[in-house]
Amino acid sequence: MSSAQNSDSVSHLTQREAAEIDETLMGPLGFSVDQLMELAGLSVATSIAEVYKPSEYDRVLAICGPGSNGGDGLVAARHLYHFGYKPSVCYPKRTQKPLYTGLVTQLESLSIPFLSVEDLPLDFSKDFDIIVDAMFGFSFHGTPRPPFDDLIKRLLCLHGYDQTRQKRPVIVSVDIPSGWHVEEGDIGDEGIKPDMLVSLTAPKLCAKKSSGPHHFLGGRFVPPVIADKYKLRLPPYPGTSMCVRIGKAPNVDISALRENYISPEFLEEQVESDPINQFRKWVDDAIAAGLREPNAMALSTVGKDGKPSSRMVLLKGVDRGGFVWCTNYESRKACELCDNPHASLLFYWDGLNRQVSIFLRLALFHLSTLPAGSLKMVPLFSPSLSKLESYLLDVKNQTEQFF
Ligand SMILES: NC(=O)C1=CN([C@@H]2O[C@H](COP(=O)(O)OP(=O)(O)OC[C@H]3O[C@@H](n4cnc5c(N)ncnc54)[C@H](O)[C@@H]3O)[C@@H](O)[C@H]2O)[C@H](O)CC1
Ligand SMILES: [K+]
Repeated sequence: MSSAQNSDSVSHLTQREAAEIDETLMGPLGFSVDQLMELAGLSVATSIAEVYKPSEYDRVLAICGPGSNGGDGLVAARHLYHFGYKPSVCYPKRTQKPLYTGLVTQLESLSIPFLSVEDLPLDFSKDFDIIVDAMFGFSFHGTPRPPFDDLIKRLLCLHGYDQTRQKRPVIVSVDIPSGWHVEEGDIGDEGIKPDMLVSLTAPKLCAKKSSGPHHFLGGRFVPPVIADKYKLRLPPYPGTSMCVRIGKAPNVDISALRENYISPEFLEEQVESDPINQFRKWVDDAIAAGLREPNAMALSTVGKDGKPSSRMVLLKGVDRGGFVWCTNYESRKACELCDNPHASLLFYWDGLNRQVSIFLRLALFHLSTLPAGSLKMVPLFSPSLSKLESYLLDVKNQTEQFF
């Protein structure tokens, strides 16, 4: 996901403009509310997934209001479920229109729990990792009426945890932080302070006052005719993404970065006796899991000066005789291997929580048996290594002959 321009260079809409754009999209431009809501809710879910991984933040509570903002929350909850989160929904003022009853049925069919306000804990901090605030969007006026006034107060209580440094759920506001004035923002500085704001179509004026670490734009459906009419300056969406970050990503404390690795048990008796077979099995798993470049490996070599260097290369083949990869014979790695045939390979399969490290030495077979530009390396654990030793002869002489 690329970062977009800073929030000052992006257009902000008044309440009236936001409503007008909505009417134009759903009038002369032929969109249906269902369509726009689906795309809006998907944008919210993908923005959340960009920042808060389900491995750490899977317990989601979507608090949904009576209007379309609430509908966006219902759609987002469904997508989050399919992304691997465990959403619950609080939807106290249900709208009896087919679009909304349909969204509720879809969530019920996924066994997503619907919690009444009374069912909800007074303190959200222990039960949830993410609160999706989908109570009010750009049609909000005045001050929140029950039961949303109380729900907003419970969100406000969460800010108290910032002082105590205890973990609290993050708040993700859909389009407008609920309770804020759509244009003036957090009047009196007494409202909720979302950690993430997902603006839809274009940010509303209140977004200028949002100082949370994450601001995303979603609703990738604005046609040029609208963008031109309202002179909208919006960041381009990267690739096929449904969301784009506005402004800079926050500075991250590197020492605090830590994934919780949860993997199935791997017992000694499950390990193949032949390490090459074990390796092949794990490569197959990485391919089956759809990981990007499962054959990518870090190759570390050490030159004449004793200084190590590493780079990523692609494995081109593996068998009992060794590991094959390609190089320009004049490259730094090839020259270093010529001086010192020892090297190590590291495969890291993120997503499977697996890595394999292999120590090898360069073996040169008749190059005609390998594709042009290839080198073959023998793992040091290989039983054939001693036999190969005699075959390798003086590696240095050979390499000089071939490079
Ligand atoms: N084109 C787009 O950008 C799209 C945006 N979407 C989302 O739709 C909302 C706007 O939806 P709308 O139905 O017009 O209004 P709200 O959801 O903001 O809420 C209206 C709802 O709330 C009640 N209400 C208003 N003020 C109060 C109050 N003080 N206390 C209690 N209740 C209040 C009012 O009676 C209504 O029932 C936009 O922000 C986006 O999130 C679409 O999903 C896609 C297209
Ligand atoms: K909201």
